[in-house]
Amino acid sequence: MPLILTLVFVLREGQVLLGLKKRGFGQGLWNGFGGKVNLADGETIIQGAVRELQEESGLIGNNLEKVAILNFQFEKDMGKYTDLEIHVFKTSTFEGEIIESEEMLPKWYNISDIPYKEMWPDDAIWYPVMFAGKLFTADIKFSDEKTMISHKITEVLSFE
Ligand SMILES: Nc1ncnc2c1[nH]c(=O)n2[C@H]1C[C@H](O)[C@@H](COP(=O)(O)OP(=O)(O)OP(=O)(O)O)O1
Repeated sequence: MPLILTLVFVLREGQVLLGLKKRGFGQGLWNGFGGKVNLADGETIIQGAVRELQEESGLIGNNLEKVAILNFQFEKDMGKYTDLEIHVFKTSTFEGEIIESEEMLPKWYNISDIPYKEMWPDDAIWYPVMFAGKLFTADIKFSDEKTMISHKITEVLSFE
């Protein structure tokens, strides 16, 4: 069974809110906001996405739209992170004040100026597909935490 994770992108007028991960898996990389879904407590994926966005950025996201499901496999044993299923959402409607959390330092970036060199290597492959408004699944393989060895993106019409 893969580990189920979420990733949320907050958008406004040509910009996206990213967070610098301060600890844990992906430390030192810019990313959207998200984390593990508490399935054992009955939390749904969308509830997990809204909760993680608020915990990590201070924002309450409304009308989250699913844009992608990313399937990751690592050849190296990464413990619980070896096999991942990441549900990706975007929203342009949100409330609240942006705060720095103990996990993330938020910052708005122009979509034309995303710091891909300081991000997971797969992000440069699929962010442009997301920003083009496509829905898609992706199958991505890493040999270890730094080295992507293959990727395949498949556009879909919906996730129903
Ligand atoms: N390769 C890649 N590209 C883009 N985004 C990600 C990856 N791998 C990833 O894991 N992610 C995303 C998916 C999640 O949003 C985070 C990782 O979540 P994590 O910080 O482990 O989950 P939390 O539940 O917040 O962690 P703790 O609070 O338990 O430390 O990165």
